[in-house]
Amino acid sequence: MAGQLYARYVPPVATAPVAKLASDDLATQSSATPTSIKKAKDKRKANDTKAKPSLKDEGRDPMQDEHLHTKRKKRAREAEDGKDATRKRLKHPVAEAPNEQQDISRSDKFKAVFSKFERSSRITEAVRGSGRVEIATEAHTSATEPPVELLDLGPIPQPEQPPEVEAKPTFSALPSWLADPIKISSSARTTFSDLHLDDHTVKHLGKLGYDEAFAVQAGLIPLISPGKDKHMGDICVSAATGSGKTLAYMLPMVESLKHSLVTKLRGLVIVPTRELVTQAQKVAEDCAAKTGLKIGTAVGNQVLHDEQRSLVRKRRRYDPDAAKILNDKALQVLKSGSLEEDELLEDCRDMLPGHVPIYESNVDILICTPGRLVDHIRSTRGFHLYDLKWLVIDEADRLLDQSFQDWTEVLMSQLDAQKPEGLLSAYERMLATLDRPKARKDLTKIILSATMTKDLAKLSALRLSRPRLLVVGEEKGGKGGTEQILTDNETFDLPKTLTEYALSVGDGSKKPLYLLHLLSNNVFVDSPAEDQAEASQKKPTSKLPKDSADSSSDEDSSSHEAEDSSGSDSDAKINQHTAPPEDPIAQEARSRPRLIIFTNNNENASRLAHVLGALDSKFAAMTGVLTKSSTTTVGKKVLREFSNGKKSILIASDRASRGLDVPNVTHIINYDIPRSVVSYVHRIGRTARAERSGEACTLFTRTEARWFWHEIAKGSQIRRVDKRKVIRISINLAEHVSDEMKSKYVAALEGLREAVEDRKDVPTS
Ligand SMILES: Nc1ncnc2c1ncn2[C@@H]1O[C@H](COP(=O)(O)OP(=O)(O)OP(=O)(O)O)[C@@H](O)[C@H]1O
Repeated sequence: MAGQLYARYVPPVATAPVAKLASDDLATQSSATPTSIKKAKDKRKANDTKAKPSLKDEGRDPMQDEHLHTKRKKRAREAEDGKDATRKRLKHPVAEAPNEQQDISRSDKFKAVFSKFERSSRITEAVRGSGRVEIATEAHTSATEPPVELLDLGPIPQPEQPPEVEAKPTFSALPSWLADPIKISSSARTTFSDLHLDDHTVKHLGKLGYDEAFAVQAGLIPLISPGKDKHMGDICVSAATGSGKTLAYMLPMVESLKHSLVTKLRGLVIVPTRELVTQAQKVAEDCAAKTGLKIGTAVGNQVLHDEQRSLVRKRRRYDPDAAKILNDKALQVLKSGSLEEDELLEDCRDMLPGHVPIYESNVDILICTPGRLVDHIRSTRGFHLYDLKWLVIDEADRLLDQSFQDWTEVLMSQLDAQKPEGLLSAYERMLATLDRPKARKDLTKIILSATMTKDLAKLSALRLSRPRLLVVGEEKGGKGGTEQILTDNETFDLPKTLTEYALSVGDGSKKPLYLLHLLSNNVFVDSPAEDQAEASQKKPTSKLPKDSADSSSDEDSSSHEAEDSSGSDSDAKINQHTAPPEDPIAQEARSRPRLIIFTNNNENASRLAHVLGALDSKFAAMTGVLTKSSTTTVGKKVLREFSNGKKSILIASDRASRGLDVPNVTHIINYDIPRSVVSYVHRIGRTARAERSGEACTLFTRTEARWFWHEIAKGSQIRRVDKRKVIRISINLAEHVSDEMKSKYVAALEGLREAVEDRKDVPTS
C-alpha cells in the first residue's frame, strides 16, 4: 500500500527515493496487461522453484524449511494484494482521489522540508569552508542537487557574526576641565624673563643655576601670575617626576607675596612627608632670598608648643572696651570651673589692665604635612587661614588617599569660615558694610602630582573653583605633534632621559646574587670602593649590560597593590645650586654612581643590607638603610651621607619613593617589584631628574613576570618617549657566580636566619 508509506514519519532523505520508486511502480503498473501479469506470476513461480534448495542437497531439518517456505509464500501473497489494490485504484480513480491528493501534498511537504535541510546544509558547508555565507535561491535548491546525507542531531549551523566594531565614545565621562586639559610639550622651554618675572628675580635664578624654565614652569607660571594668560580659578598639574614642579609653583607664589608689608599666613604648601617639607622649604628659601618673606615649617617631630610659638606671636593692644568683655568672659569661666575655655584664661593671665592679646602670624609661607596642619588648626591660638592667598597640595594623589584626621574636611571648613570682625582690616570692614554679594575669596589652589588622579570623588574634597588641568607630556608621534595621547584613564609620563631594564631572577631564591652581579659588573663597573679614598682616584662609569640585553618580554602571573605611607625627618635635599663649594674629594664622591635599591618593606631592606654586606664587605661600607622604622636622627644621617656621596647605595622602602630629590642618583634598582604602577613611576623617578640621564632596573621573578610586562612594560597607564621599550637583560648565574661566592651566599643566609631566630638586631646601616 503506497499510502501507508507516507502515513508515518520517515526522514525526508530516506523518503524521497522511496516516493520516487513508488510513483515509478505506479507508472509501470498502469501500463500492465493481464497477460503480462500472468507472465510475471509464472516467472516468479519459476524463480521460487529455482530458489528452493533440495533437502537432500542441504541436509537440513525439513520442518524448518517448511516453515521458511510458508513465510516466503505469505510475503508473495502480500505483495500480490498490494498490486491488486493498485489495480483497483486505477479502475476507480475518483473513489481513491482524496487519499492520493493527501499523499501528493505530503510528498510536497516533505520535499519542502527536504529542500530546507539541503539549504541549511549548504550554508553550514559554506560557513565551515570559506567562512562566507551564501544564501542560495529557491530555484538553486531544486532537485538538481544530490541528496544530502543527514547526520545526527547537532548544533544548528549559524551564520558567522560580523566583526564587532570597537566603539569609541564620542563623549567623556570626565568633566570638561579634566577631559580637555591645557597641554604643553615636555620639550617646551622658555627664558624666565619671557615669563614676565622681574630682572632681579631672573638674575637670582641664574645664580641658582636655573637658566631657562622647564616645560612645567613655562606652562604654569603664566597661568597663576598676573597677566593676560592668568586663569581666574584653581589649577591641577600633571607632570613627570623631576620635571621641576616645586619651582613652578614656588616662584609665582613668592613673587606675588614679596611686596606684602605685614607678615600674614598667605601661602600654605602641604606635602606628604617630612623629607618633602624640608625639600620644599629649601626651594622656597632660595626663591624668597632677600625678599623679607618668612618661610615656616610644621612637621610632627618638633615639640608642638615650640612650633606654635614659631608660627604665631602674641602681642598686646590697648583696648579697654574689648578688655572688659574679655575679662568678664574669663571670670565666668573661672566661676564655672570649666577647663574648656582654658585658653581664655591664658589670654588674660599676662595682660596689662585695659589690654587685650592679639595674635599675628610669624610666617608668610607655611610648608607642612597634613597631620601637623590639623594639629595647628585645632590647637594653636591665633593660627588661622583667613588671609590665605595660595594653597598648594603637592603629591596630591597620595595625600588624597590619606584620610587620617579628616584633614581635607578640617582644612576646607577653615578656608570657608568667615573672618571674625575683630580681624577685619579697615578695607574689609568697609566692604562688609556694603550690601553686596560676597566676593569670591582671593585664593588660588594648585594641586600637583606626577601621577595626578582624575578621580572626581577625591578631587571634589578640595572644593576646587573653576579648575583647569595642565598636563605636561610627550607629543603624539614624537616632536612636532601638538596633540597628546590623553584618555579618561590616568596615564603617566616617564622622564625622557630614563632608560629602563628588567632582569628575570627565576624563582627569586638567588635574588641577592643577581643584585651582587649587577652592582659589581654593571653599576660600579670599576671595582667598588675598597675604601672611599682609593675609589676617589678612579673615574667611575656605569651602564647596565646592554650587550646581554634584548627587549623581548616574558610572561607569567602575579600582582600586588598599594604603597606604604611614610613620615620622618631628614634634610633630604642637597640642592646642587646652593651647595657650598666642595673640596675635590667630596666633588669626586658626588660624581660616583649613586643608586637607590627599593624593597617592599622594612624587613626586606634590613635583611638585604645584611646579606649584601656578608657577601662583599666592600658594599657594607657603602650602604645606608632608610625605612619607616629608622629613627629621625638615623634617617637624617643616612640621607645626608647619601646626598653628599659618603654612601653610594641607599636601600630603602617606599618611604623614599615620593618626591625625594637627591641630585645625581644614577641608578634605581627595584629589588622587590613595586606594588602598583604609581609606585613604579615614583620609585624610578628618583633618577633621571632635571633632564639628567638615569637608569632603572626591575628584578622580577617568574610569578611576577606577567604582571610586570603587562602593567609596567607594556601597560597603557605609562607613556614613554618614542614608545621606548623596557630592555630585558639576563644574567647566567651558573656562568658568573663562583663556587666560593655560592658558599658565601649560603653562609650569609644562615647568618641571617640565626640573627632573625635569635631576635638579634639585623644591622640596618
Ligand atoms: N629650570 C630649571 N633648571 C634647572 N634645574 C631645575 C629647574 N627647575 C627645577 N630644576 C631642578 O630639577 C630637580 C627636580 O625638581 P623638583 O624636585 O621640583 O621635581 P618634581 O617635578 O617636583 O619631581 P617629583 O614629582 O619627583 O617630586 C631639582 O633638583 C631642581 O633643582
